[in-house]
Amino acid sequence: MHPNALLDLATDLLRQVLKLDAPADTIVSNFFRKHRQLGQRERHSLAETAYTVLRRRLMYANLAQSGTGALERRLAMLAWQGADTFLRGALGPNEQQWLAEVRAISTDSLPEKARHNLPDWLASALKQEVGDDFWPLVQAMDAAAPLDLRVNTLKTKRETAQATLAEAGIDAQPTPYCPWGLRIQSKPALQRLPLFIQGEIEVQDEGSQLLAALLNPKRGEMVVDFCAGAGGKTLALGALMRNTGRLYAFDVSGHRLEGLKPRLARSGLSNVYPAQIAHERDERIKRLAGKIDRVLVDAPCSGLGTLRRNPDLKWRQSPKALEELGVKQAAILASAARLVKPGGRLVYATSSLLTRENETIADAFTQAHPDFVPANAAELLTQAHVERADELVTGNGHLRLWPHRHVTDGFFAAVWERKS
Ligand SMILES: C[S@@+](CC[C@H](N)C(=O)[O-])C[C@H]1O[C@@H](n2cnc3c(N)ncnc32)[C@H](O)[C@@H]1O
Repeated sequence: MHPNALLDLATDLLRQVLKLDAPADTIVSNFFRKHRQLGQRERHSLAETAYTVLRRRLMYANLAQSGTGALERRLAMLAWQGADTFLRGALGPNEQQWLAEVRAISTDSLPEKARHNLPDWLASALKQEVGDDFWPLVQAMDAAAPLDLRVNTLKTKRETAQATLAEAGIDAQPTPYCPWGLRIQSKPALQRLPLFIQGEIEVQDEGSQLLAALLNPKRGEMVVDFCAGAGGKTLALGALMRNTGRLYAFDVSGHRLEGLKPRLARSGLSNVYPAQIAHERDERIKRLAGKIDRVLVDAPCSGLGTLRRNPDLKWRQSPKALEELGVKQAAILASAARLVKPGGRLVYATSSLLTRENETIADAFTQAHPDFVPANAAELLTQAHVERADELVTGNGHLRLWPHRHVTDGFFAAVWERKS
């Protein structure tokens, strides 16, 4: 495709993505469905350019104040993720000169907002969360995430999967904490590898894998993944159960649960029972009350821990949305807790970085439920063979993962054991 035609498409894609009225990944995949002629490399340039603008929106908006023509075209030029020579092929002499001038501006001279690229409310909340670590956190969230894999230990061993990947020319290293994870620094296409097709590996951030380790379900147990979605954690739990017992995957979204089906088929698991529930107080929940050994609540949340992958979330979330989420999180946790049998384990998790979605919800639950005793996540993770678990856990015994400290998405988890 001619460079200018591709830059026009990037401009068009940015116009759609920057409306912020739908998740960026949905907009990007709909866009590619409409433009089937695009090759792999062109798609990569367009998607990465859009994501780069979302990551550094305020910086590029500041730089793009000069120049002429459509704003989105200027943003696309500034954020272009493709060969520079290719981009230059799309630009007239004035645009070339403008681009050279703005590229020469030192970003250190820009206002703070244009350097951290966060809305005000989120910048102040994160400063409160991490203090001096604010800028390292900003930097870590600005970088693309590595590609983490979970090895399906029901089918293979980590070393075997690593060796098979090496044979395919893919360098994968063991994840630092999780005993079944592999990390790849590049972005190879995995979908056509026999290893993937046969369900021996799944793409999953190490942080998510650690949540399954924290629940650590055993053979023959009754387990509930209360907010299972497309089942990323369900699959990890089913493998830990060695395909025995019963694992219920609940979610209010039938559409999300549909996404679990092909993954389940690949995984070789037959102990998983997906079920759509109407809400957290569904009849089905009542019938199982007090019968479940381990319950995971991977609650709906702001997702602000996943900004490396979903940079649009920082522009699409708001303090008002967080307020509504808080009410929902507390209600789901209280309802899911009723499932846990005496002696059983409950985990509440989010992929949020904010206390109000994490400790605040967990502490209120502890206060209101004296029969649930908070447990120390470091001890439980160590029992699950997680390396250096104390690096992952706060003084209050909660799991707290940070992109700048642990090179995972941001995650929180609190654990309780129900009194016998
Ligand atoms: C963080 S996502 C889950 C991700 C999933 N566990 C995974 O590992 O891929 C939260 C999920 O909670 C679901 N949800 C929202 N409200 C719910 C409710 N009242 N009861 C159960 N699930 C709910 C959403 O549909 C969404 O799939």
